[in-house]
Amino acid sequence: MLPMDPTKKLSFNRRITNGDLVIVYERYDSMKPVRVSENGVLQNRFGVFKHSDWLGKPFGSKVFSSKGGFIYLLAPTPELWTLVLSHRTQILYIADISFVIMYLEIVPGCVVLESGTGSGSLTTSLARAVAPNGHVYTFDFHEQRAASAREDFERTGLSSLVTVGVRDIQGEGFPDEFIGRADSVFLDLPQPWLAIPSVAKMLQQDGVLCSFSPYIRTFEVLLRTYEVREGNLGSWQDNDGRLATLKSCKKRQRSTNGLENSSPQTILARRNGEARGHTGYLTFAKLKCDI
Ligand SMILES: C[S@@+](CC[C@H](N)C(=O)[O-])C[C@H]1O[C@@H](n2cnc3c(N)ncnc32)[C@H](O)[C@@H]1O
Repeated sequence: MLPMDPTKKLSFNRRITNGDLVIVYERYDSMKPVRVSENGVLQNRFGVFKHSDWLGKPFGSKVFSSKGGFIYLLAPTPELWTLVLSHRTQILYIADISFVIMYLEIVPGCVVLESGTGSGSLTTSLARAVAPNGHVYTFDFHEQRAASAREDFERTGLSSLVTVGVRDIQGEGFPDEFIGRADSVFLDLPQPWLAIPSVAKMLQQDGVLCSFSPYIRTFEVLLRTYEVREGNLGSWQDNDGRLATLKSCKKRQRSTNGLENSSPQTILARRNGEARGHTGYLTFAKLKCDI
C-alpha cells in the first residue's frame, strides 16, 4: 500500500469548466463523450447545444437546445466511461469489473499490476478503486493501444493514478521493480499461464491474482426452473412478482362413474429462485509463501 495523497482524490462533485470531459446523455440508448470548449457546439437530433451554456453548471444538469430539445451532462465516471469508450479490443463490462475488484480485494492505496491494458475499460475502474493514494501499472505489448489508453486516462483525469507500459508480459514478465510490491495482479492475456512465474514474484504475501479468460464466442445460458401447480390465484400468493404464467385450460379427468369429462382448471407457474449466468472464466489465487 502507498501513503495517502489527498490531491489525487477523484471527485465530480463540482461544476463544469472549459476543457472538461462530459458524457452527453441523449437517450437511454445513446451517450457520447464530449470535450467542453468555450466555442464548441454539439448538434444532434434534439437541436443545437452551445458548450458555453454548459459552463458553470453542475455535472448531471439537463440543458436545452434553442428548439427545446434536451440532453444531460454527466460526469465521466468509470461506469459510464465503460459504456462510451472506443473499443480497440474486447473489454470487460460492469458485472465482471465489479466482481474482479471485489475478489482482488482492491482498496484505496493498493498497488495493482495489469496486463493487457486493451481499451482500458477495467483499468479505469481499478484506478478509481485505488485512489487517492494507490497506483495501477498496466502493460500492453501493442504500442498503439498503450498510447491510446494513455490518452484516454489523460482525458478522464486518471493519469496520476495509472502508468501504462509497453511490454510483452507473457514473454518477459512484469518488470523487476515491482517484485514483492503488488497487492493484486490482473491478467487478461491469451496464454496467462506463461506469466504466472512472474506474478508469483510480484505479489506481496496474501496478494491476489485474477486471470480472465473469455472465449472468442461467449454464450450466456440461463437455467430457470418453474414450479407448476393447479389451482386458483388466491391459493398461491404472489408476494414477489414471480408468478410468470397464468392460464386456464380444460383438464380431462375420469369421474367417479368411470366416464371421462372436462372441467376448467387454472395452471399457475412460479419462477424458482434466481437465474445465473457469466461472460468469462475468472480464476483467483492467493499467494501463500509459508505453506
Ligand atoms: C482483451 S484485451 C484486454 C481488455 C481490457 N481488460 C479491457 O477491459 O479493456 C487483451 C490485451 O492484451 C494484449 N496482449 C496480448 N498478449 C500480450 C502480451 N504477451 N503482453 C502484453 N499484452 C498482451 C493485447 O494487445 C490486448 O490489448
